[in-house]
Amino acid sequence: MRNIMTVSQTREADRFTIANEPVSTIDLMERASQAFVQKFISLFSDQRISVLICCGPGNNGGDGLAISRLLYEYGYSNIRVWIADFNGSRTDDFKVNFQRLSEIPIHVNELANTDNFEAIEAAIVIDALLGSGLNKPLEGALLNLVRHINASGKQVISVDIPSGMPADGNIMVETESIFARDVISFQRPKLSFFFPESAKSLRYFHTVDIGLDETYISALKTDFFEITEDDIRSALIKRSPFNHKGTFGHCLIFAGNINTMGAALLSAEASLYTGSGLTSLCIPPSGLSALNTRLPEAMALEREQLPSIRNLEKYAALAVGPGLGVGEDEKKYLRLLLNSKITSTVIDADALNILAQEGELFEQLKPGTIITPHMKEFDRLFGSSKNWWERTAKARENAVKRQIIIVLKNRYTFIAMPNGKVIINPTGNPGMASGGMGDVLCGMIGSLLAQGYAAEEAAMLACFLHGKAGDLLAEEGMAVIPPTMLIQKIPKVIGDFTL
Ligand SMILES: NC(=O)C1=CN([C@@H]2O[C@H](COP(=O)(O)OP(=O)(O)OC[C@H]3O[C@@H](n4cnc5c(N)ncnc54)[C@H](O)[C@@H]3O)[C@@H](O)[C@H]2O)[C@@H](O)CC1
Ligand SMILES: Nc1ncnc2c1ncn2[C@@H]1O[C@H](COP(=O)(O)OP(=O)(O)O)[C@@H](O)[C@H]1O
Ligand SMILES: [K+]
Repeated sequence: MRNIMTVSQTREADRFTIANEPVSTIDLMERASQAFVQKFISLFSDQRISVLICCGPGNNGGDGLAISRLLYEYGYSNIRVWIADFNGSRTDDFKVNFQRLSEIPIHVNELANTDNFEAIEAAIVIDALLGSGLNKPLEGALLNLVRHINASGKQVISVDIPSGMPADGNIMVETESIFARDVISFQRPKLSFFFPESAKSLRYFHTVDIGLDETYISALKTDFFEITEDDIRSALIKRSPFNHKGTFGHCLIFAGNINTMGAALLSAEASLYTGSGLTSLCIPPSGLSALNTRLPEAMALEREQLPSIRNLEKYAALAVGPGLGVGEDEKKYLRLLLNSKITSTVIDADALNILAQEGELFEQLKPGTIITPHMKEFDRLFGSSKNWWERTAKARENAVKRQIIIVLKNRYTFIAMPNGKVIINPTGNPGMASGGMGDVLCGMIGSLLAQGYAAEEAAMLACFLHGKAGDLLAEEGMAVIPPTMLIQKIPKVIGDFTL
């Protein structure tokens, strides 16, 4: 896991590195600027491109000045610098870099505190106005300059963070900032990049290593972690020669209704392709011929038979909800299943909507149960929130209080764990925004639970592999990814991490 630092933890890591490496602050700024420039060159290799670098008075602006000099040294000669210092408080390292820049022939314009900025001619703007030192919303001339840059329609590349954007996740709807196509961020992504409200501030982010002390950083106590490929490689268990279908568990899926049988089939197919030894699908009788035609590997269990089954615990895991409906029969059977001896459960879609209506059933969830709401389902369960920061706080609070795992789905899915940590899944892409994708995830989680993975691991693995399968298809040129196609990719993704 890669822990995500807050701004104050980043400052601690800076201080620790400066004192213990040791390295001077000006040399650290040079290193950060070098790392930025290397990434910039990989994005824009044509040295004839015109670049305007906008620098504030703090260390973010100091980076901007160093970047201007370094780009010039790398052969980018069409460079102009604007300095937006509207209150006169320049940091020491800014001043050193200002002096260094004066020794090379780059046009520097110190902007007046005005509303009338000249038109931006350059093709690219590097935004080094404000970084993680932001301590209040933008206002006055600086806000006007940010609006002027945004209105120019030029490609903006931000240094560390888009100027005006808060770093630690609590982004209000009304917050104004630079809109950057790319952000090149130092050492770690900012927590805010994972929150949906960041979409108005940036499109892509890249993280560059500036040599802060990693041993120190990884020991910092943080609330948010990002899943890495190494986590997946070490968590996934390789198959052994004498394994048999019994090794990989039996997953029972309770899903589907007359008009939503497809959801049940998608979950069952995802369970099969994720590797459960056996998959049974409990659907209404009208779905049986579809199941037998589409998925010969799966077994059917008729709804009406449920109450007569004595040994439900033969199912190693239960996945409930996709396309289920919220009628009285569904409620009755859901109650029966959640009160059964099956201990590993994932609850999705309509089963969550039933829980939102049946408070006492929700209160009784067994510890270790996984719920997988998207935003609307989450708000039905826990009430509306004014932004994603508040929603995430509720997810953490409830995961701890109820000792359950809450998979709050989005571009970056947040997995709130019973220990209060939030695990962020980085994989996935907009091609996956199509109906049925969540049904696939639910089937994958059920399958991994059936195979014996602990609930925390099953949630983490399923989210990562689900998104990764989508990413492989996107790399193959698929702009739109139908869920059935994603399912076909799951065995290959598992193979990539285990074979
Ligand atoms: N050792 C370090 O701390 C390093 C810092 N680096 C850079 O330094 C940046 C942080 O620098 P600073 O802490 O100097 O802060 P910034 O450069 O982000 O901001 C400068 C100053 O602007 C003022 N300010 C905050 N919000 C404002 C607003 N809305 N309107 C007007 N003024 C406002 C603050 O007083 C702040 O100190 C990072 O984002 C990164 O780019 C890098 O050079 C790497 C090393
Ligand atoms: N833009 C996106 N980027 C990454 N993942 C996405 C995106 N859109 C959707 N997904 C993923 O697809 C799934 C959609 O789930 P959900 O909304 O429950 O779908 P459905 O109800 O149609 O099955 C989630 O796992 C989500 O993370
Ligand atoms: K910036």
